[in-house]
Amino acid sequence: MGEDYIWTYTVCGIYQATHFIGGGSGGEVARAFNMLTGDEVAIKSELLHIEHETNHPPALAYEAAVYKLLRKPSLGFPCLHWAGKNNGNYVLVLDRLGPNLGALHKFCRRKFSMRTVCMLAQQMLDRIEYVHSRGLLVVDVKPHNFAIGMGDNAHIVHLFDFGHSKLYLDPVTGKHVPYVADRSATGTVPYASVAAHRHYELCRRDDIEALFYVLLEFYCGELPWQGIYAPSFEAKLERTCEMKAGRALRDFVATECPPELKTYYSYYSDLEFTEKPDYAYLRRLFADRMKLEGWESDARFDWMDPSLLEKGTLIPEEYVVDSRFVEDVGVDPD
Ligand SMILES: Nc1ncnc2c1ncn2[C@@H]1O[C@H](COP(=O)(O)OP(=O)(O)OP(=O)(O)O)[C@@H](O)[C@H]1O
Repeated sequence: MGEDYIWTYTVCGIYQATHFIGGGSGGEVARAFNMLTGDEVAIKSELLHIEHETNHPPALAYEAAVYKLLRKPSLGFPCLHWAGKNNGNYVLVLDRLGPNLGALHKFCRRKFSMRTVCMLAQQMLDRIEYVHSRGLLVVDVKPHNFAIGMGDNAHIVHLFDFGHSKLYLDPVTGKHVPYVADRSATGTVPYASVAAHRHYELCRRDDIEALFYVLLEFYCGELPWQGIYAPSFEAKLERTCEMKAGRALRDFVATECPPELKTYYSYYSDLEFTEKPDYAYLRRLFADRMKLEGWESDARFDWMDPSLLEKGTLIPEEYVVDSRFVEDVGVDPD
């Protein structure tokens, strides 16, 4: 469904929803603004009748608790303005973000340049490191859960959607959760770690592994297990897990990947269950490549300048203005 679908309602008499943005398993998201300040926000809402039918607390109340735990006062995470019940829905009011990286990747014909991959990887690692520093795992690391900011923040990659996040440190003892082998499956199939496929307890390594699949997709356009045939969904899951854990991925990395992704791959493969990843080391891989190539870290991503892309973007041709035909009409200051 497009963004122009009009959807109006108010929250707390302050936030006015105007358009439907999108929806997933966690709720529906609307574009909105604060009627007192004019600030743009997004409203994520979940119908509460589900709560009464199943006796589960609303999933968005859990996500609100995660946002509070993140307590992020600075860049890279949307600020939670309000959370609570409103007209039969549980509602989160968040900073409004721009397009997500899944949409931007598609917009760039499903291939980012290595320069864009390097810039994104450093920011994405930074966000994941922050979540881990709060004792939490992201769990659902995927392109659609990272979005650029609006306006002046268009160069900042934000991490959002913490509906699947979970604690890996015991809040009382501060100890790492123990290894357990029969957890329910979590994450989004193409990016889920091998441990998530096998229903093992997750750890920081699994977020780092999921980010590797995201970067691989950004660079290569498609993951080796996307589009494979299997007679059933279960068989496809099984085959995907086998490919990630075995030779299929190893060979793919060896033949298709730049050295930075090769090193990233061998690094996370050796991480232990309770080991803290060396985020700075991983960021340095991409920063060093940029330095080597003489690429400036100016946050000019592929989607901002189609000329940086071999095949251009998917912007319809009628919107692309050829500068030769633009007259300098001059603007009268009066
Ligand atoms: N703060 C925001 N500002 C702008 N767009 C947003 C915001 N939060 C979510 N969206 C958009 O709304 C859609 C659904 O968001 P979100 O991923 O939070 O929902 P979900 O139900 O948890 O999804 P999923 O099933 O993928 O977990 C996505 O397209 C996302 O880009």
